[in-house]
Amino acid sequence: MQIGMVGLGKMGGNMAERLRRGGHEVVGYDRDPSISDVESLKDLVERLEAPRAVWVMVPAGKPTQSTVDDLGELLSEGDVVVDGGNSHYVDDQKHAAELAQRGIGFVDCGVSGGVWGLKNGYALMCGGDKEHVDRLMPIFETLKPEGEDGFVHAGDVGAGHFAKMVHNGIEYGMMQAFAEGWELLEASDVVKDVKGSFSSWRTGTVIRSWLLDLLVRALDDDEHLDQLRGYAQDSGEGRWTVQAAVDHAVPLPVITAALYARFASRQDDSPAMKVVAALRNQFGGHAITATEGSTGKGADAPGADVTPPKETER
Ligand SMILES: O=C(O)[C@H](O)[C@@H](O)[C@H](O)[C@H](O)COP(=O)(O)O
Repeated sequence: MQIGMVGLGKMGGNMAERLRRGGHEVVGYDRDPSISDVESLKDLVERLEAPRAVWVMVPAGKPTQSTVDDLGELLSEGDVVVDGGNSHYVDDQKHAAELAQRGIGFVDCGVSGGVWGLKNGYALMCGGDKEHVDRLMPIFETLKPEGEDGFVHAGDVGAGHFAKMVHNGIEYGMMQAFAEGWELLEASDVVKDVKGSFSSWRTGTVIRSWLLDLLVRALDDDEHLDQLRGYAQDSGEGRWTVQAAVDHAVPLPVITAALYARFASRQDDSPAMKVVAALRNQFGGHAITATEGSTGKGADAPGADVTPPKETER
């Protein structure tokens, strides 16, 4: 079928390519003229036959909002917009209501698979009216991985991105668990072949998974991850998962800790631990480490090593 794709970056560009390989006609628009098929969003809409389908694959937040606003002006009754970015589900409900006033349909679609999706297919989580989702099924069929799984019509508008949000919360927790296990193995002297251990776990174990495969791939390139800084950004979905958990009074200790670990990774020094150090010093006279000349090790811990202080030293 024919579809417009707005945003031809790492995700949108590869998705357009997978759709073309699957026999669909894709008209792509990107702000970068060197990769765009048309000069403007208006041109894209004019190139499509009604009833049109336009897939938006731009960053969540303002870029998605302004694209949906512009499409609202350009499209007509009976057309449908898909937001395939990592939008907050609350925004979906707003976008759907705005477009519905003009008779334009809206489907939110969480997309997982990253840069591997072109080859392996993209897992898709959709929200919206059955009528709109059914119309887009040929597109979803081509984008999704082969086999029975990899697609869900999760519910009404917002359900797709809600499902993707929770998927990403789980992703945070799983990544953090692998990270902590790796750090402990590296820090101890007991296991001599850390990379080999991770690699061996890929077969037969309870924790075999694609994330484990990817970690082994990263360790193959850089066994002790010396080339990387321990610094991790977050795009929003982990935060939204934790916020939704608070709204529903659902305890999410693992996912929350994984999110907070990313925040901590961005601090060169910890203001909170300065307070802890200051208070230990105030009530117990425990040594503190000055900013200048800091070794980064606990100055009053015995030998500044990694063992906890003995009872008598507390
Ligand atoms: O399923 C996926 O393909 C991923 O979850 C992907 O959608 C994710 O958004 C980014 O990889 C970064 O997310 P963070 O910046 O939040 O780690």
